[in-house]
Amino acid sequence: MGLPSLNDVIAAIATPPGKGAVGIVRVSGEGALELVSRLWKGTNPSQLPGGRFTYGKICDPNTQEVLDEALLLVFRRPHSYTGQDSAELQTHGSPAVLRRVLQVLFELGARPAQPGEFTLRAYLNGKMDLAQAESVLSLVEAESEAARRQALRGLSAGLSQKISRLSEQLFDLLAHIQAWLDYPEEGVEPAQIQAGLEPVLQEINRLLATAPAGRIAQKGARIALVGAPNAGKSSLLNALLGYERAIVTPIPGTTRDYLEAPLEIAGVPIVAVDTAGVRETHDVIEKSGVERALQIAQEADLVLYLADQSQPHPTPPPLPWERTLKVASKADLAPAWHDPSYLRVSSQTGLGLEELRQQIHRRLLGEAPEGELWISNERHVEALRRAQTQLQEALQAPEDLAALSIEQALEALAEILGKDVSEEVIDRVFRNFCVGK
Ligand SMILES: Nc1nc2c(c(=O)[nH]1)N(C=O)[C@@H](CNc1ccc(C(=O)N[C@@H](CCC(=O)O)C(=O)O)cc1)CN2
Ligand SMILES: Nc1nc2c(ncn2[C@@H]2O[C@H](COP(=O)(O)OP(=O)(O)OP(=O)(O)O)[C@@H](O)[C@H]2O)c(=O)[nH]1
Ligand SMILES: [Mg+2]
Repeated sequence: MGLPSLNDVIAAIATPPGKGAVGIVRVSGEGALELVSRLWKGTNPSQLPGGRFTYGKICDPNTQEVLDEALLLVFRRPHSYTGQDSAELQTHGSPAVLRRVLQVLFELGARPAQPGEFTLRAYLNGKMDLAQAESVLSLVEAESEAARRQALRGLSAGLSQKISRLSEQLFDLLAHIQAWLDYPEEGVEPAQIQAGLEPVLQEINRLLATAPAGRIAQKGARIALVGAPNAGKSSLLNALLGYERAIVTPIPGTTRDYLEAPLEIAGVPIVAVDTAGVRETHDVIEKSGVERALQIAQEADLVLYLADQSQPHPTPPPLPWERTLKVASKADLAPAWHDPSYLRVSSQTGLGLEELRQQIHRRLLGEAPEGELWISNERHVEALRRAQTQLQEALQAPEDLAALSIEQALEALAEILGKDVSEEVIDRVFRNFCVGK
């Protein structure tokens, strides 16, 4: 398809569809201010310095009809979001006003902006790199505190700086190896290659290790509640939610199909899934409920395995134990067994619930300190994995091949920042944006 032309004037509504207190129409490109001046009654925007706003009226230049009273924001290149001359018309937030203003801008020669095209221009004009542009998208989509924090870290160029630093280290190393290949008598020792590669590889490994937590911070997590019938799974779901979502009875086998409920733990959006109690059964309905429960556990980010502490310990079902938190339920009753690897919880008294929330949070996001950089974008994970593989190969290879592998690792790192990437990559990134961003 090819990237859209960079210089023509584009326009789009930047505020969400529907009524609002204020609505914004964005315009950007060569001649944007002259174009806007033709529908503006007030201080001529072509004469306004950048970074200013002015109050006036928006008029249809054909009929002189007043469309709205508005504020006009003027940005002059390169001091704008896109790096180009840009303007914002801030109108009353009526869909009728916004549509009409946009239509007049199109009649005056602006063209509709494609999804993400303002941010695409910011990237192409060097206002941000590709990883930052992706963070803009993540930030717009962030619906939880964890997702917002995560996206903002990316926006503030943390990742970009780290990748640039790693690349510089590799470039230095490459220069040494090349010198050694050309003039073996004055070059590096192979041991020095290893010493140069290892810290870079370690840092890449560390970044990749943050990917599961990064993904969860961004997209949230699924937690399955699993255990024998009557273990107290539905009661625990209700206790975590703070309202009676699931049916609870003393009859084993109450929950037959699974049930999902959204909640938030320490800013992370979570879908908790209550499942049918797992036991041997010939009841066809219950049997498929049990199969589903085990399947849901396999697919969950975290499993809570509940065992009733007031009853003899049941035989645990097959579960992904490395992702499972063991919970001894009904801790308010006299215990029939003790096992320190279980967290004691009572849905009835609330005992252990806060500790459970903390452990869930820790298991999902790990112990990574606040402010630490996390990878969450699949494209970044994939590129880092390629760099990791290449550098591991470089560690094993003779010098000339090591140089080749390092070059390929460098290419993978450059892709994260969007240096020398194909239009296809750019297209894939910006396709997910909304119009007006
Ligand atoms: N009304 C409005 N609010 C908004 C945006 C916008 O475009 N319009 N933004 C858009 O997403 C975000 C803010 N991001 C922005 C980033 C850079 C520039 C900008 O004009 N930068 C210039 C000047 C900087 C300065 O004056 O210090 C520059 O980088 O040179 C504007 C907005 C969020 N809020
Ligand atoms: N004393 C006490 N009773 C509990 C507690 N949690 C659950 N119960 C009781 O245990 C019984 C079963 O609770 P449920 O939450 O329905 O158990 P479940 O694991 O969902 O059971 P199924 O849906 O049949 O698999 C009910 O009578 C609850 O009142 C608890 O913390 N303390
Ligand atoms: Mg139940």
